[in-house]
Amino acid sequence: MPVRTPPRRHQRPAAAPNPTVGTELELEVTGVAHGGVMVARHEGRVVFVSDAIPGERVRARVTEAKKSFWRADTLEVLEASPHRQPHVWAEASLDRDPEGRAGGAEFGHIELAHQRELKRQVVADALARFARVDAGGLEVQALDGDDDSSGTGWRTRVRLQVAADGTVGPYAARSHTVIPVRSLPLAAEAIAEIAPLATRFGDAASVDLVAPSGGRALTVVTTRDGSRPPAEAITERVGDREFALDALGFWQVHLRAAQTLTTAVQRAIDADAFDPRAANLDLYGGVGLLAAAVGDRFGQATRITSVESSEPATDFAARNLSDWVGARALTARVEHFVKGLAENATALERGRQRAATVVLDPPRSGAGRAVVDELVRTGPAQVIYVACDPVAFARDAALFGDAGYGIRSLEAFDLFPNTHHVELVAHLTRD
Ligand SMILES: C[S@@+](CC[C@H](N)C(=O)[O-])C[C@H]1O[C@@H](n2cnc3c(N)ncnc32)[C@H](O)[C@@H]1O
Repeated sequence: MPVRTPPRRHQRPAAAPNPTVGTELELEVTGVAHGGVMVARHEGRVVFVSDAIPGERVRARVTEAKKSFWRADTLEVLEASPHRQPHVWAEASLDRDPEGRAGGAEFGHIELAHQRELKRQVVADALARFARVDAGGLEVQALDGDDDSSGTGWRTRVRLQVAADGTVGPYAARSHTVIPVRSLPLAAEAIAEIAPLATRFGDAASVDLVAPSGGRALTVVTTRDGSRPPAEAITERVGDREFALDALGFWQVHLRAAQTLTTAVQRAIDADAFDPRAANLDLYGGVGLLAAAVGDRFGQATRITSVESSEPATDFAARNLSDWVGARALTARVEHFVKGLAENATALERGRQRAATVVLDPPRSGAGRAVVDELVRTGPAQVIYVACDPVAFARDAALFGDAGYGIRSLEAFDLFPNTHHVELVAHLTRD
């Protein structure tokens, strides 16, 4: 008797192709959503549309059809927004079929001032929805020197992908198709100069281009088996200060982001609530940029512990913070570091924890409940939260809110022009 092998638990039967995918719709675009897409409705269902602007009527092709929402790509603009502009990157424009549009500049068809207004709406909506906070008066600020209208020439890090035939380029939006391009308009000049856009790379998987402020731009090729040349140390300058780090280690991407965040964090800290002898923390510290911002404002004796999961980054942080007698750098995952921090502290340490200023700069996923719960148990005097994802921030702000910490000030910066990303710096204290 033939025996049918039951499918393994993780093997799902192949889904039948959804007949809705590929259909074309006319859509009225009514709003902006998190993630660089706009909102429309079709027969009551939400459709997330790329390459559109609120107020437009577009013809779009459905690319994904889930029960609760669909996704669609704009093919043609039937009624254009007054805020539409020619795309800053020809290879990402509507002139191309959606599958052939370069990804990474998903707001490039929108005037810069209006991009900032849409980012403001996303932040305000996330804070209202998740944290019941009214951020109506917020403004998304241009960085000093970014007040021209193009929003180009700012990226100091670019990763190009390599296709099977060796050609290089960015991926198309939401896909792993490599799109050959003739230019990289968002890249800093030093990167544009070395970008090997016409080169064919045999065995490579990706090509990283890095333009540090303290030296020449460099290219790092990663092969298909994941190997790359030994990490090269580079130097980044922020004001008079120098930071050493690995060429591919984390660093703020915009030419002037590190300076902007340094001054924003310094401005956000309430000096009256700051105690240099407290158990001050720089969580998700990287190579020590924000610990240095705190030390530069409050002096060399400031006690601050920078916690970071990457060992090479922590080694560099220890070097970069060696001016400050009170600074130390620890390699640890933040969720492990904060676990039991309050419970295991002596009475003296508890006092220092309660007097602490905590700088929190997590990756896009946010800090999350495990970290926030343990942190609020230590009862810090103030938290400076640096966020690169408004929804993750709003969720964490809600957790802080439940523990009695409210947002006292909030600044938003356009650290990523022509993309949907936005950076926030918030000051939270106990009510
Ligand atoms: C947004 S970056 C901020 C770095 C630094 N504050 C700066 O501005 O240069 C986040 C950092 O957190 C680190 N990281 C990610 N997950 C972590 C975790 N669970 N615990 C500790 N560090 C983590 C990353 O390696 C990265 O350096």
